[in-house]
Amino acid sequence: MARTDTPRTPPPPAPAASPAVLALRGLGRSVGGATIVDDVTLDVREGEFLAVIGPNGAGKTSLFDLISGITPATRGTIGLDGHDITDAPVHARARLGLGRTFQLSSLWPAMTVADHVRLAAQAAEGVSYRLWRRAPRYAGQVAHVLRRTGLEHRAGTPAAELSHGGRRQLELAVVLVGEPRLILLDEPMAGVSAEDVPLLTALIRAVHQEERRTVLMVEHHMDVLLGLADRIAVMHHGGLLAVDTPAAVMADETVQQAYLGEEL
Ligand SMILES: Nc1ncnc2c1ncn2[C@@H]1O[C@H](COP(=O)(O)OP(=O)(O)OP(=O)(O)O)[C@@H](O)[C@H]1O
Repeated sequence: MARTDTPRTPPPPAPAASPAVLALRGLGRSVGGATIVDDVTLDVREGEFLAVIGPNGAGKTSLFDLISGITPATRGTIGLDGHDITDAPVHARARLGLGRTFQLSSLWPAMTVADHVRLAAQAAEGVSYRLWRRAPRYAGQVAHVLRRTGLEHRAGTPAAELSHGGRRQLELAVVLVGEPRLILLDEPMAGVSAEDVPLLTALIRAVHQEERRTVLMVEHHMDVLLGLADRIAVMHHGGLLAVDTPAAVMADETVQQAYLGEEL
């Protein structure tokens, strides 16, 4: 017989939105008297593709430097997957799943494509760069990443002989070998020829949609971003001017004024 005094079971909670992988709270950096990043508060959700745009000097790369630990914050906090990483060194952030590419190429010209990826695989395991291991144990991992990034036919090519697009593919391969959950891409299309842009865009889309990684990307090519981004964050004078869907950002008059005639 059913008990009448049993307390009613509360209804299940509404499904929560995906948790924030990255949580920035009042994040800032001042150098001398200048504020380079100003009071940035932002949540990036699991699986989200967030583009970061803004006029030259708006603070986009400086924000990436703070998130990846290249430079220290002077205010605020950074949370990664629930961990406070505000004061964590670069390698600790990488171990927690954060990977980053740079605006300027960070490759060794004479080193082959495969050796770049092998060295990155070794570094991702915490083995020093100085203990260069040609161990076959990385071969499968390297081949897999080269296949994913369309570089399998360039394994023996020195980085200097790659096109700009090929170098960007390699930079992505170097980051992906560490299997990061959150990837920061700083202007991946910079210097890339128009014919290489679609391939690189497709690669970044696959990293986000097929591999289900969370992506933050600084990029000036709006046409590229419009096909990739779930939301766009607009920076201006170090702060966040707007964070919204691509359509809403494009229609925002404050954003258009911030560009002062520059093409958005
Ligand atoms: N170490 C530093 N000392 C002083 N000023 C700096 C330092 N690093 C960056 N800045 C300044 O901070 C501002 C933001 O620079 P940042 O490179 O982050 O901008 P950005 O939005 O990435 O620009 P761009 O689109 O041109 O790459 C610029 O005015 C820059 O000169």
